[in-house]
Amino acid sequence: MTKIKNICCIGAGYVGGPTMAVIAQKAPGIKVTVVDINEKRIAAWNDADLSKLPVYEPGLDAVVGEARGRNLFFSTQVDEAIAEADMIFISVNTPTKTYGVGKGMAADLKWIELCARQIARVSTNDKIVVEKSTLPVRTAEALKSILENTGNGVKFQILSNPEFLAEGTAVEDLHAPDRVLIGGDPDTEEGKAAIQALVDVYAHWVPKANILTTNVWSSELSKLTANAFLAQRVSSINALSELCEKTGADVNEVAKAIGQDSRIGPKFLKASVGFGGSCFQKDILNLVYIAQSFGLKEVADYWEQVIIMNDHQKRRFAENIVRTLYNTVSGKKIAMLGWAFKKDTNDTRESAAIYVADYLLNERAEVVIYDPKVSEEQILADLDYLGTRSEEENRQLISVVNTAYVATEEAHAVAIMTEWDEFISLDWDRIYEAMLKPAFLFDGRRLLDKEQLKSKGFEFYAIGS
Ligand SMILES: NC(=O)c1ccc[n+]([C@@H]2O[C@H](COP(=O)([O-])OP(=O)(O)OC[C@H]3O[C@@H](n4cnc5c(N)ncnc54)[C@H](O)[C@@H]3O)[C@@H](O)[C@H]2O)c1
Ligand SMILES: O=c1ccn([C@@H]2O[C@H](COP(=O)(O)OP(=O)(O)O[C@H]3O[C@H](CO)[C@@H](O)[C@H](O)[C@H]3O)[C@@H](O)[C@H]2O)c(=O)[nH]1
Repeated sequence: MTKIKNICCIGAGYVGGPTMAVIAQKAPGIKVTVVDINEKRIAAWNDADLSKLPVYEPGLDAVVGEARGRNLFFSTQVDEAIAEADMIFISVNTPTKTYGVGKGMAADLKWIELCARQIARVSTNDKIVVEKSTLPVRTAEALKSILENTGNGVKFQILSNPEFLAEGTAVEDLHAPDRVLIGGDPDTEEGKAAIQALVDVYAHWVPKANILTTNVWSSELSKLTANAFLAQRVSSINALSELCEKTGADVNEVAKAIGQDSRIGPKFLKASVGFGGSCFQKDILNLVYIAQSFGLKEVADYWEQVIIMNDHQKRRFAENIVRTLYNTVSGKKIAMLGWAFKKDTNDTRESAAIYVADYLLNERAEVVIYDPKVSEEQILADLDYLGTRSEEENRQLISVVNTAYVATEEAHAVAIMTEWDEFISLDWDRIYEAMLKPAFLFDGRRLLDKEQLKSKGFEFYAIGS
């Protein structure tokens, strides 16, 4: 029986940090060390001021506060932590490739391979290696090959344990997961023991019935499939939102009506300006790429449509702003409320706001942005990353401010990009008074009450109504 005493997690990002903090909190007998090559990030995880953690998630400060220094450690000493551990989680980034074969579609496994080589080089006793990152199906095979061919006779067991937490509710999701999925090799004694060792870690707080074990390939593919299904629901309701706008139907009413069918269910039917986040697009493109590489054209085309629809949704929201503002936004001040890809996170990866802002900037709008958790530095980095215009131009054309009231002052239009709760309780009369007239308001999140806002005088547009 393998009893885990020492865990190392490579990658202290949005997944590695919160997941390991919760394992440490719930299993005080296990020493958990989270390592990263990014010194700034590790310093922030170690900051005495818990409001400065590098990942903003409701409740995370309390979890870190409880376990850090007791059995939870953040460090840049990667080799040492690997050498000490009996179980190593790999939780590094696996973004879409930006070069070479599979560019724009396949997952870039460069960082995963580097981890495998480092584990092989450093290890002197047998270890269980856990894939926590989201990976293409059959990656465990490549990991095994690297570990077994470059190591020094040490035995490795490889498990797949994809993470299903959603940002903004990470702590809640980790405390009470719908399921924990563990893929391993059930055909050998060592394989079975490794699976059991990881089951035992989660069993500290997750009911046994919620811990599923499968073979490695099913586990790897289930992660991509779950994200594809979730994103497909958003694209499906977004597709219908456009039809609602043409026909007088209301997408919220349609969503409610279909969601009460227990076979469909009510969740993930909220029409929006388009899904964002670091996962949906990347994982579906990866699924499309894998299907293509097996020659499954119809399967690939089917899933690609989810992305095509999402791009369309972001673009048509931006086009509608320009069209409504008399076909020109040149020199007009547009206030964007929200930049994060959803509420309760400071993560902006693939946020719809980035693409809408870029479109408006191409039309020479003067864009003013306010988000309660995203810094100016991050917003500028997101726009610079697109490479549409020079860094200097981005700095000339946008400004980032500290309140929604400053953002909307003398604006021609306001666009709600993220569903932050605080936007609901803003003094919309005050905002109306301070805006240029007609005061246009574009609700990309169905956050505000249409009749109320119209009665205040706004020219109000909301997705899907
Ligand atoms: N963000 C989410 O909500 C989420 C949820 C489920 C799964 N995932 C998956 O989890 C993985 C990690 O995602 P993330 O959002 O935490 O990424 P992230 O970019 O926030 O964090 C990854 C970290 O790994 C570090 N790293 C990379 N190579 C390293 C190396 N060789 N040694 C040490 N550190 C290294 C990076 O410096 C970075 O801090 C991805 O595969 C992602 O698809 C993400
Ligand atoms: O009805 C909905 C639900 C979501 N969204 C948008 O979809 C995106 C993704 O939202 P969500 O799935 O809640 O957040 P993520 O943190 O991206 O989580 C997804 O991606 C993670 C990374 O793989 C998985 O672990 C999670 O299970 C999966 O939900 C966001 O822009 C949301 O605003 C909608 O527009 N309408």
